[in-house]
Amino acid sequence: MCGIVGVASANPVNQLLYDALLLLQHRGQDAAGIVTQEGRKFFMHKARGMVRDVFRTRNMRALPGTMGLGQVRYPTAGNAESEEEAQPFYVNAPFGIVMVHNGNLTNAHQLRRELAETDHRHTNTESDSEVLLNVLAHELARASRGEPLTSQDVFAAVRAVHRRIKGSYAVIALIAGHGLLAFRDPFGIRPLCLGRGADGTVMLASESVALEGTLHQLERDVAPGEAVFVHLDGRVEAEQCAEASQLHPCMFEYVYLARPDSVMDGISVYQARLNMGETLAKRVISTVPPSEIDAIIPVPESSRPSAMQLAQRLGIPYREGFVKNRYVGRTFIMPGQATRKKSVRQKLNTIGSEFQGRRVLLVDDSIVRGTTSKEIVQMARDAGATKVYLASAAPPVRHPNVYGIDMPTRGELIAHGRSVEEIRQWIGADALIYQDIDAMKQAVGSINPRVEGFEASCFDGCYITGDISDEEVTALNEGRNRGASEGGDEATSRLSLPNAQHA
Ligand SMILES: O=P(O)(O)OC[C@H]1O[C@H](OP(=O)(O)OP(=O)(O)O)[C@H](O)[C@@H]1O
Ligand SMILES: NC(=O)CC[C@H](N)C(=O)O
Ligand SMILES: [Mg+2]
Repeated sequence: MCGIVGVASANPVNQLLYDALLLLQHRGQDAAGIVTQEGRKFFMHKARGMVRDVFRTRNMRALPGTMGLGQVRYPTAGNAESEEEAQPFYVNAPFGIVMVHNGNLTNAHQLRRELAETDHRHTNTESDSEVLLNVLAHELARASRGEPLTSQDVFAAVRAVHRRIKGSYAVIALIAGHGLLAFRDPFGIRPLCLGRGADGTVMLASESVALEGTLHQLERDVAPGEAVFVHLDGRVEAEQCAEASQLHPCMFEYVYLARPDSVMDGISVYQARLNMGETLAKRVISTVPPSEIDAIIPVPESSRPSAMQLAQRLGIPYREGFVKNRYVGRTFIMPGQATRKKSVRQKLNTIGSEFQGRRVLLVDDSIVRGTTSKEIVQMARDAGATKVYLASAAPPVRHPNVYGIDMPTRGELIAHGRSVEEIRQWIGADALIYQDIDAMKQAVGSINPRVEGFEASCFDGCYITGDISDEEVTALNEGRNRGASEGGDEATSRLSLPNAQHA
């Protein structure tokens, strides 16, 4: 995931873009960037780091104009440490285009070859987003055939892009002197919504919280496969550009990625998490008698709604036992296992009195690499808990995610190739309870029956855009590993897992 935003307004947009990116910061902490357009000229500032660190007053002053876009990056392709791969990306022909992307292309390797050999376009980074921009640029040039660009040309280009690229993508692009383009992949895997401000400003963003928090009204989600084009005068045109489309949003957005105050594809993230707590309660009852649990303690931050609902359902006190240092970011989206591991201790500290002599059920939203779980179970024991049970509001994460969430290799996943009992032993809990996959889909899907299904491949191994072979997963990771300077400690941490069956 990454967070993306685009705005078309009658007023300057630099501060608005900055504010929206701050509201999307939880979606990407590695790099941030903004481009604005004044006349036909683009102004760009991007760098590695969090929004507050990347943009100083002088950078903000250098972003004039009434249209623009921005991104916060959480790298899932290419090189996490490359400043060049921070977004937006720019190409000068045709017209001049800048683009931001949330998602991951699964055929970026093949496209990179096609771009070089057939389209004669050069890409200079390992980023799949740069590939996507060049495909879009090539198709825009083809659709406009050297004539003035019309919105029909833009939609024709998006249709061609849909035919060529595979994977997940929510995209916002500025075409110099023409307007703002946004489109979403034919399965709607990554989120994108549209809204308006009282002054007529049109805003597109990954999550509704970016709209609400900047006083814009959410109008609707961009449909899977749909393209939206905002002209320079603010007129909005939209067209379905995919040959076939179905709404299958990413389940992990509801589990962890999105903010609970966002509504995505008609599903309140908060309600989704409450519902997951409700169904998790049934699983807990069948494993540990509620009479043997003294307190239910969430693992801050994302698990709180599920833990609260679970506690209410079981009639067990909900207590806060871990305090989160709010100045440490989200650990799951940090690159590098050593950083993540160190950050869990820095981030969470126990309130001793909540554990002393108690049998506690810790609740997390998900267990991915197991970094958090192993640490917090030990911390609960160190604080005096007599029994430490652990429940996950999501099912075991057993398969790599290839759609923009950093769970790239099977070997990194604590649940891959292990039974629940083996995972329990590794984590060191007295009992381990996981959500059931079908129950979770039902619990979240029931909030909006128009959602046709979920992209839940990390749980069920079904890849909605077509099967992904092990070779493809390896190819997807190639560029990343080359760039990751922390690859060494990733490897060490994987080797230290007991009985890991590397696929
Ligand atoms: O099994 P792991 O590999 O440790 O990953 C799972 C953990 O990571 C996330 O927390 P994170 O600290 O990123 O963010 P949060 O504060 O939103 O919960 C998630 O909520 C789990 O706690
Ligand atoms: N998480 C994302 O959406 C990442 C976008 C893109 N694949 C990148 O790595 O920059
Ligand atoms: Mg967490």
